[in-house]
Amino acid sequence: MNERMVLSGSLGFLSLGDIVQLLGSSGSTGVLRLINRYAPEPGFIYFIEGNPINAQNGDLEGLDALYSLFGWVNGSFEFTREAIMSDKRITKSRMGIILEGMKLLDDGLIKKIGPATGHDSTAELKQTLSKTAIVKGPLVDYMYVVDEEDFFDGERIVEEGKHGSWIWVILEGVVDIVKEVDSVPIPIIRVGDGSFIGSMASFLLQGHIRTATAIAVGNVQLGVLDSQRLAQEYAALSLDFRTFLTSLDKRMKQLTDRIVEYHEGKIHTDEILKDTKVLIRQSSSEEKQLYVVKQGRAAVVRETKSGPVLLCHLYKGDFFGNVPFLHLGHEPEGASIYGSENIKIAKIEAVSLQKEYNRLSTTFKNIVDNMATSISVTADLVCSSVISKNSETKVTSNEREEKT
Ligand SMILES: Nc1ncnc2c1ncn2[C@@H]1O[C@@H]2COP(=O)(O)O[C@H]2[C@H]1O
Repeated sequence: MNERMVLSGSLGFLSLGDIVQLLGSSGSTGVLRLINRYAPEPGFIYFIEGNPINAQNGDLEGLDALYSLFGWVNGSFEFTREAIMSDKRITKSRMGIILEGMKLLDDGLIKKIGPATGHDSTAELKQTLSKTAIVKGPLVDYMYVVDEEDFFDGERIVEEGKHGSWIWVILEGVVDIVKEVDSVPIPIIRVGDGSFIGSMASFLLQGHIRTATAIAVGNVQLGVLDSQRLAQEYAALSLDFRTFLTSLDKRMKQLTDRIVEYHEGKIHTDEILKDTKVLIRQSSSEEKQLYVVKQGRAAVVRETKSGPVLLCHLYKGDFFGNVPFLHLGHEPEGASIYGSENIKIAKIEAVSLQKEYNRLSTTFKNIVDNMATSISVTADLVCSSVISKNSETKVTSNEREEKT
């Protein structure tokens, strides 16, 4: 890390007004650099003893440049302590600048820099994702890293709907995973060091289609994994273990889709549960068995204070039950299983799966563990988005009642 850099972060978290105030109260001298993926160049503000003395944004200089930077409501910032040689072009007081900048922004007199959709969805996205925890993976095992690639803030690493067979591990940095509906990004999850970009299907299927878009947040360094070696390791596994991994991968894909479907109000869990029977009841600690669906279908459902929330559908070949070597946060502790009336299931030996899991290479095991963590976190995100949507609906209907 740059030793002179004393403050850095996200503009979605600290606004420019907050940062100027902070640097003012600490009497700092140095350069504030702002980075926004929708601006071709960074913006700069020069401070002497806590007071902005000059700024630069493209062709703009001085106070005009500084005010224009209030429109950068997303992106990142870095402050480095250093001697300032710039001319003093700004004489207005610090507080005066903050108040005026915020007023101009509120009055719509400063252009907000973001995506060209009118609706500032990326700012919302960044704000939403910056509130969620970053899912990190285990320590990186370099044995399978064959190359390194750098991505810069806002660059797309993979794009939803496009073909791709690479899988990467994040060596350093943060990546947002988003789904795009009518060009509007729906935030899914934010992942960091040790997490993988590219699902297992990337190195297993010819012509795998990316399930989401991955966007670099700030500078990101990725390690390209040896897909061929991973595919060979997979091919040497037993059919049961391969089927188990494929089913795990399907759970993750479905959960990601579920966030979008709930967002669009497309899912009605009650209807899905009609004519089904409970096979595993949530929180049943005595359930220790692992099963496979042989016929019919089942649903993984979390019982929440807002009612049942559908997490995944299960079909022939999918597993359910207690997985002793992975924490998925689903059944039996974190979800129930409902089966269709015609369902047929069989028991699977979790012990033999566990033995195979223990023999996996470190990288392969890390991929599986990371997938389990993503499944667990995404399920929580699905439920919290349903709960907050339901409470919003309640507030609106209460407001309506109060008005009538
Ligand atoms: N719910 C999720 N949690 C973590 N990563 C995800 C999630 N959904 C999609 N991704 C990642 O985004 C990637 C998009 O391309 P892939 O489908 O190859 O692989 C996907 C995963 O690596």
